[in-house]
Amino acid sequence: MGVSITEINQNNHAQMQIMSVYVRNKEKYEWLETEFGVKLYTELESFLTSNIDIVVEAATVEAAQNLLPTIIKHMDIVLISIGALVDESLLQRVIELAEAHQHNIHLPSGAIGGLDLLQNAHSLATVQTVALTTRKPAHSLTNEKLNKEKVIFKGTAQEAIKQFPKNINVSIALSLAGLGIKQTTVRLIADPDIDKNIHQVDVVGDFGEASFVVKNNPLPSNPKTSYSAALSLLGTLERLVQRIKIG
Ligand SMILES: NC(=O)C1=CN([C@@H]2O[C@H](COP(=O)(O)OP(=O)(O)OC[C@H]3O[C@@H](n4cnc5c(N)ncnc54)[C@H](O)[C@@H]3O)[C@@H](O)[C@H]2O)C=CC1
Ligand SMILES: O=C([O-])CC(=O)C(=O)O
Repeated sequence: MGVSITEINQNNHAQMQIMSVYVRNKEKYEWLETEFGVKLYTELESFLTSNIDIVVEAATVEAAQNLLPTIIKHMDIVLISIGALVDESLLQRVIELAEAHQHNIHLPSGAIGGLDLLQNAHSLATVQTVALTTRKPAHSLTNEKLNKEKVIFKGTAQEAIKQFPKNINVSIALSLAGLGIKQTTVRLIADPDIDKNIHQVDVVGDFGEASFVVKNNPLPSNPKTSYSAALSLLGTLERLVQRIKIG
C-alpha cells in the first residue's frame, strides 16, 4: 500500500512518521531509504527494537501469521491482512499474548464499511445472518477467460480466505465483528466487465436489516488493491491520536 508511506512521511498524516521498514530483500527497497529517510531491517528483532512505537502490517496473510506472535509481544500492531486470523488457535494465542503484554491489535475496516454497526448488533443483541457478496475484475481472480460473470466461490468465510488469501480479507474482518468464520457467508464473483472491487454486506438482526455496498476504485499506485483499504489503514492510524472517537 505504497500510498501510506508517501502520505505519512511527506504529507504528515496521522502525526506520525514511518521510521523503519521490515523487508526480506534490502537491495530491492533501498530507494525507500533514499526517498523517505526510513531505515530498512531484515531481522525482525532488530526492526522491533528500532525507533518505532507501532507496527503496520501490509504484507500477506502468511507473513502476518508467521510474524504476529513475535510482534505482539513487543508492541501494538495495525493488521490489514486480517485473513491471518482465520486460524483459530493463532487468534487465541495472539489474544493471550496481547493481554499478557498489554498490547493492542487494530483491525482496520479495509475495503468495506459497517463493522461498527455489526459489532454493536452482535455483541449487545442478536444477529441472525451476515452475507458478503464480492464482485471483482475477472482477471484478478482467475486465469480463465470469461465473457460473462461467474460465481467462483460460494461458502463460509473460513473457506473463502483459504482459497483466496489475497482477495477476501474483508470476510474475516466481518466474521470477527459478527458471527464468526463458519457462519459468515461469502459469494465471490469474477466479472469481466468491471474495473472496481465491489463488496456488498447484508446483515439481518434484532435491530433490523442493513446493507452496505462499496464500489471501490483501485488504488492508483497499486491497482489490485482497493483505494479505500489504504485510506482505512491511514484512518486507523490517525484515530489513534484523536481525542474524539467516532463510532
Ligand atoms: N483488509 C482489507 O480490506 C484488505 C487487505 N489487503 C491485504 O493487505 C495486504 C497488502 O496488500 P497489498 O499492499 O496490495 O500487497 P502487495 O503485494 O502490493 O505488497 C505486499 C508487500 O509485502 C511484502 N512481503 C510479503 N511477505 C513478506 C514478509 N514475509 N516479510 C516482509 N515483507 C513481505 C512483499 O514483498 C510486498 O512488497 C495483503 O495481504 C492483501 O491481501 C488488501 C486489500 C484490502
Ligand atoms: O481490496 C479489496 O477490495 C479487498 C481485498 O482485496 C481483501 O479483502 O483482501
